Amino acid sequence: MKILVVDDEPAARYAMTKTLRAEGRQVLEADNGETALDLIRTQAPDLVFLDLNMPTHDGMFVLQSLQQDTATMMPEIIVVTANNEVSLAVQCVHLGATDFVTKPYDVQHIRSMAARSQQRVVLQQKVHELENGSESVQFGQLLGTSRPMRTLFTQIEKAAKTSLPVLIRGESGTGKELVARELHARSDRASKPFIAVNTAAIAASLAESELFGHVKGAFTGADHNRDGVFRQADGGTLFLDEIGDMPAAVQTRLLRVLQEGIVQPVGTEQGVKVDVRVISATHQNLEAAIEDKVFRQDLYFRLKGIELFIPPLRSRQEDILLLANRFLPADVTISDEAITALLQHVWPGNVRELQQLVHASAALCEENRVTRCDLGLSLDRGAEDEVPFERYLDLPLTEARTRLVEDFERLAILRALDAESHNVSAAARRLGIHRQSLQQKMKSLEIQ
Ligand SMILES: Nc1ncnc2c1ncn2[C@@H]1O[C@H](COP(=O)(O)OP(=O)(O)OP(=O)(O)O)[C@@H](O)[C@H]1O
Repeated sequence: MKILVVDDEPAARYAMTKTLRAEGRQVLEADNGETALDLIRTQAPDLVFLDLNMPTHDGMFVLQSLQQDTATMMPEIIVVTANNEVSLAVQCVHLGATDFVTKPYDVQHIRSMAARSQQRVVLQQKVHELENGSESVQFGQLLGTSRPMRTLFTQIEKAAKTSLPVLIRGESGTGKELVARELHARSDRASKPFIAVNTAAIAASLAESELFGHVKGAFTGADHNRDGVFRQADGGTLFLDEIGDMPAAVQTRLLRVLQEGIVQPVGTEQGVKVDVRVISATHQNLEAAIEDKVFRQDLYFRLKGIELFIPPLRSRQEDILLLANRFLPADVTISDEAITALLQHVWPGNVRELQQLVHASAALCEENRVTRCDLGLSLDRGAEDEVPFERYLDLPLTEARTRLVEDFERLAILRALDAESHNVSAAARRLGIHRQSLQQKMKSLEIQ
């Protein structure tokens, strides 16, 4: 990774350079804005620490020149500024700077900023190599390069060769239906039908008919024979989606056919043998649903022959970039700041949310370039910080600090709870604190 340090004061440059070189990175130096621009154009550094206050050609000049220069790729720029110039730094963020840091800075903070930037650069390079190289990131319709997705691809390959039922688990939008289709496509049933059913949407009163079909005249309105999903899928695969939300009456009827392998259409005594491989999926915690007696344990055991888990998108950073790259139309680019925002977002709606957001922002962006504003995602630190900081500036310092920390903790806790579907233990693990401490904090911060 290449970093450029821009500062007119030799001592400040030396201190910053030393901090960054200790991590084994290549560091270039410039003592004015003109030289900095030259080095950005010729050396293409990945990250720039840019002092705002320089006697000739200051940091603002560099940012404005880069904004106008469409031929030069904007690197990540972290603006270094005096403590009393925060509002100026916020202006720089509007001009394309990624972040800012105030002097005197904390060495550890600078190192972690560089480390985060390095992580992004490495991820981008990796995605680029994978997209252009021989290493496969595509498994049928599924894209993925993270370790858990590669493991999942191997599991799908193996599971497809068996006729065992498969239960796919994962949050909403993680690609459960795609996995089910891939299992079918790679099985020896591939030439036979794949029928997908949303079991949560089956009305209890129509369950028998939906699942097993009916004969003409079986009930009022049955004016022709109907196959039902089991017979439609005969010889192939039946995908039962949202099984955690299946009405109890439907569960009972489903269990019977899974046990017997025979369906009985409504209105006839005659059973029909069916050969169906069942794949089911849920985003629900089925074990808890069984304990709460809303899901039948015997049905659960029937359905979970092989269990496959799809990890949430937030835990696979390489996939965020890979998928975003793939969803972006070929003639549209994306800014570094937008990439940072994509990596920081927790993606409660997983791949579906990413796909929709990238499609929508690519359609609405200007000059075929998606920026953070187009995405509508905020950075942990960014333009929005201007407002929260303003809130504390007129308070006595001690009180301001307490309020700032409280507000930050509230935000971090809400975000963790959100990411973990309001499971307090999981949120505590995510935050790296004990469950009891989290509960105490939630109480004192009045988080419900
Ligand atoms: N790994 C992936 N590669 C490419 N596209 C994906 C991937 N995962 C999900 N998608 C896309 O994201 C969207 C949601 O996927 P899918 O419907 O399979 O999710 P799901 O887990 O079944 O969601 P739900 O639980 O809400 O039914 C689809 O458009 C799908 O094509």
